Amino acid sequence: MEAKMIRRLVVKVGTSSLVMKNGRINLPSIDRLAYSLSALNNAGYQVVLVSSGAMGAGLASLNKTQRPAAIAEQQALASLGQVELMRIYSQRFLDYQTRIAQLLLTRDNLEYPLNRTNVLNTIEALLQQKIVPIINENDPVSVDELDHHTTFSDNDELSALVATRIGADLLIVLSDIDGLFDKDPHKNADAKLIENVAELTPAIRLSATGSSTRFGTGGMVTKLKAAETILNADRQMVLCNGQDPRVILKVVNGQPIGTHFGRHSIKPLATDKEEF
Ligand SMILES: Nc1ncnc2c1ncn2[C@@H]1O[C@H](COP(=O)(O)OP(=O)(O)O)[C@@H](O)[C@H]1O
Ligand SMILES: N[C@@H](CCC(=O)OP(=O)(O)O)C(=O)O
Repeated sequence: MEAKMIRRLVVKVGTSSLVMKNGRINLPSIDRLAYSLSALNNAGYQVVLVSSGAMGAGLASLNKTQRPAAIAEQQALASLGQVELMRIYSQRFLDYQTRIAQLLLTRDNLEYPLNRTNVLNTIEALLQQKIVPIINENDPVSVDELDHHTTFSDNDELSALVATRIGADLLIVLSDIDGLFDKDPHKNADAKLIENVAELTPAIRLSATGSSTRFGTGGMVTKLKAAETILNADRQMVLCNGQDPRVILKVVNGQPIGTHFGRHSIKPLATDKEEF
């Protein structure tokens, strides 16, 4: 496998990596995420974060654990939680001298050419200034209306779309699971990790099912959709466990962790800095 140098990367972090099982925000995890992305940013990588967690942060700030059933209430919760989430990110990244910016996107924003150009120009301008864009779906406006297709089924899909649109070399998807297995490990004790996927075969597609955890939404199905987008663009994606987000540094250094999707291998950016 030919090694390809990584300079621009997108990291997607799911609710399960940001909120603990008891519903409280996982501050140590967010701190390690801020540390890792700041270290990469300092070393010359261009980093974009796609972060879920608005609803989780909303629930935590209201001291609740159950998502409301009504869409409008979920949207209100996301708009409340997004502020809290960004407050925490802003604080933690500043501890590592890194500035962040927020983009809340709908599918239309990346599909309609004029909107897309504006979004991509904004991201470019931020990256040129070494500011880390933090992206989430714009939940309060993401409803199906008229002929607009404004929703993403999940942030996994959004992260893959962003990664391919900005020409990222690598997408790292942090999950609550070690990677793609030949069947759902939460339901099958003998499930085996698949280390490399160069092509999405029917057997691989069959292995993926929905989420079986309380906080996750898309399960492995949306992660494979993301992988498909990445493979079609001939880029690389790594799906791994986000329990300790410092794993990002190991992935970027080319260590074999989780499931690697792609037809190339990862070559770290040659920097004069020490290895992480
Ligand atoms: N083949 C598979 N390999 C790994 N996980 C799988 C598979 N099929 C289904 N899953 C489920 O997908 C879950 C991960 O997705 P999800 O719950 O949406 O997490 P996240 O919050 O990280 O996005 C796993 O915890 C697992 O239960
Ligand atoms: N936009 C929503 C998250 C949607 C989503 O994809 O969640 P997850 O499966 O945890 O990555 C939020 O911020 O709560």
